[in-house]
Amino acid sequence: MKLSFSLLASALGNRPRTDDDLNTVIYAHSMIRTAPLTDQYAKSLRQVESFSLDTLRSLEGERGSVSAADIAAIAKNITDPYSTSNERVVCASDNPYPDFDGKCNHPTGAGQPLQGYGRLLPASYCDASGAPKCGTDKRPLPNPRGLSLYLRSKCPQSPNDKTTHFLNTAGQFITHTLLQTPDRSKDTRCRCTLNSSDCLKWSTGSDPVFSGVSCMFVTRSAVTLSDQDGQLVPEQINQLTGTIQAGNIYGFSEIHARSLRLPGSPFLETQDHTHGIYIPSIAQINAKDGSFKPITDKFRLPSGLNERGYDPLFSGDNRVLENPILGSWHIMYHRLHNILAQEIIDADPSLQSDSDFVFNEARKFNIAIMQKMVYEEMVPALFGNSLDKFDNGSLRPRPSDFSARFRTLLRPSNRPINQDHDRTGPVIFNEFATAAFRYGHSQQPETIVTKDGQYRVQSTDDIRDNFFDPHVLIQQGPAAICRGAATLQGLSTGPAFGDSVLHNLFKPHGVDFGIDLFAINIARGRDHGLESHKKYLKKFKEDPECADLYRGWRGMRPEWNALVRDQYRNRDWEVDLYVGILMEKHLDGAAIGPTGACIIGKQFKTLKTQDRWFYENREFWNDEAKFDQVKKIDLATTMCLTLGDTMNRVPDMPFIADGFPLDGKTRKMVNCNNLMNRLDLSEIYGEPEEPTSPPTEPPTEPPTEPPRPENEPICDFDPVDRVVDCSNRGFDSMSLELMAERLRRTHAYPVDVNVHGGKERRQVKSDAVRIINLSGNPGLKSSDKGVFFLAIKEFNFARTLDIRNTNLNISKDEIHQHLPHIRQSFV
Ligand code: HEM
Repeated sequence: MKLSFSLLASALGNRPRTDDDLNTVIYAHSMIRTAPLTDQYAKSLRQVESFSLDTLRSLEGERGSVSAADIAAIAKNITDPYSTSNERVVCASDNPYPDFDGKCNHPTGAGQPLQGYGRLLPASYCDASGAPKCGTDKRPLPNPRGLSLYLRSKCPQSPNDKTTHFLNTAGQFITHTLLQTPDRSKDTRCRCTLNSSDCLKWSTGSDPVFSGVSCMFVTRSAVTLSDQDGQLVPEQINQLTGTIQAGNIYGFSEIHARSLRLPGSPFLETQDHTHGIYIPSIAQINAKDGSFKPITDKFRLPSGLNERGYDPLFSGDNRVLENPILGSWHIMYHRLHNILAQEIIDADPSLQSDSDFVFNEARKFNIAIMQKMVYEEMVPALFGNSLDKFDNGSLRPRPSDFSARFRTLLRPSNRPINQDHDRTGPVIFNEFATAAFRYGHSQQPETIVTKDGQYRVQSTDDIRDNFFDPHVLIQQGPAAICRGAATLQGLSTGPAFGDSVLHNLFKPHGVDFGIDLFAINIARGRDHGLESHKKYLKKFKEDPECADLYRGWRGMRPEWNALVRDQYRNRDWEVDLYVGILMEKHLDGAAIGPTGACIIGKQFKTLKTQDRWFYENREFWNDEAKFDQVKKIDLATTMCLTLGDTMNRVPDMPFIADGFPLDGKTRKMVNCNNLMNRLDLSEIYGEPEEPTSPPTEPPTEPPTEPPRPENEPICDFDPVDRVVDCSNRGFDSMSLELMAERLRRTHAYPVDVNVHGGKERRQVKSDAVRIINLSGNPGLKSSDKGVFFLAIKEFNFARTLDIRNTNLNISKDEIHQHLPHIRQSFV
């Protein structure tokens, strides 16, 4: 078999793998794991790593004699470079902009680089010093490569019929603003002949593809220490902020952001390239200031992958060129920054002199637009029609069943919300980083297809030849790449990976194989001591946020029993979390099964509720006009705004496969002309217009209302005042009455219509329909319970209803019982 592969390889002109090729693969893998940290953070990382490993070693046999909490606190202190530097950190509560490195997100340091990951279940290493997970009888778990080949041979691949490849790559793009786990010390260079506790290797001796290669390995992840119920355990570390602050565009430190910014200007550096404005090259940044070199060095591409020798491109995250679609996402949001900055200046040219203000405002808009894409398009597309099954639909961006019936009448949750003041700060769960969100690896297709402005296929290239290679991005351009990704579907999530990542990850040019990403993911889960799939399944079935995901679920794939028998010695309690997640049948309409969905749901809920800089928080803007502006920009609009002249039409739901119904809606093509005017900052930053004197003659025609932009909802809902406001939207009193009547009849809850303008302080606008708690009493009464519940459910305002100052007669316990998820709101 091996012979025939090498014969085939030489027939194709390929050559056997050499040491240089191995170095290419190792270099590419280490790029993925090495963030461009500042000196300070890099030093803290190395310090905490040696402190943690030394401590674990020196505590052998002495466990229990030290306070795990105290030692974990020391480790935490080391990971905060500000704790040891002379730099005094001042965190103004009214600071209008997030820090690049996330400092001041939370007093505990949450949201800053080098935080340890959180866990949904305690770590389960093979021994107390953190050896990779093994079987409960201490025997090794199945060979990772053996598992990946077995699953590929037993499980049929199926095409993804629900979502496009664009959704998949959005997941990767967002991963790269959230997290990057570092390898252990640079001093150890793992190889097949080395036995080191810093390396995790597995045999590929008789592998049908990896001819002449005896093993595969990963360098183990760096760790800090955490206190796990009084036990000191290793915990992996995030080099990024663990928040969606567009760090992948601006970098995760002041100096990185400075390197990307055009000096003295609100704009980001760019270069004119083959298809318009691109992100800058590292040569360009180095020429500007040599002190940026330590950062740009982390973007150098391995010549065995970038065989044509293109100048590497530069951005906020050094994985930017891992594949050409990812690079296109970077270009989109990079360009968007400059478009936003230009809009602000156009609105008020005098702002040109305040470049910091314009830069910061544009960045903040960009962050908000990226977050909106995640919560209103990416998460809903991933969960499909099962979104309501997670935590009572708390991640749903619009009212659930109510929306389906009244989508045309009521606007979704689009008023700012009040964040809990007792939040504990953002955290990334290890299970999310190391298992659930790697679901995307299993969806990789074999090719990158680009399309021209008419959506005709323009080019097709193998993914295997384009890892860390800018070629397709430069030849075809980001617009054609995005059009291709948004209209093509890859594989459905599952245990049978495509060849592009199963055998050919980081395949050097001219060689016939690379490495196996599935095997790496399995090994990584063990390196991080993730508990088994079965333990999570059991826990989540009882979890209030996730139990619903398992109701009516169709169970594991048909190959499950054979897998457990053939690979895990009939011990289903030992199946790796990642393997188990991929073996679950998908939830209805979703791209994953319940265990993956539970972890992903918990992660995005945590990011939403715990990040100081979540864009829907009232304090994010303290300005509803800006909030409203963000709410108008969806991904289709971002594509139209950023992808240049050839972008005339876009799918209105770029993540949803053609013909697949999401919440009863299927995608259609829309004209960019109808979307681009959704971005209008002239009123927000411009001078208010002088009132014009009334015309001398009355106009002959009554002024017609400008057409409402597509999908613009008709009414606003104010969660604090509990008022639905349809004023100034062309409603007359009769239609308001009719709408109220429909609400009364279909939902049987009290609806009060005040079409003449109320005297009440809360009722600020005339022509408002108040639908909740209407008897003139702003407090909730016991009899209002049903109403209140309905409102929460339908408007999904669980976290925003401010009922602290009301005459609440319902006992708190009663409310907790019904709404455990709003417990935090009661102070
Ligand atoms: C061509 C596409 C992709 C390639 C080649 C790729 C490659 C990789 C590699 C090599 C790693 C490091 C593995 C390790 O050593 O543990 C990784 C990590 C990861 N990938 Fe991907 N990936 C791709 C797409 C995606 C997508 C689409 C998603 C999500 C939807 C994703 C999510 C992740 C996550 C969450 C991690 C963990 C990051 C960390 O802990 O640092 N990746 N990927």
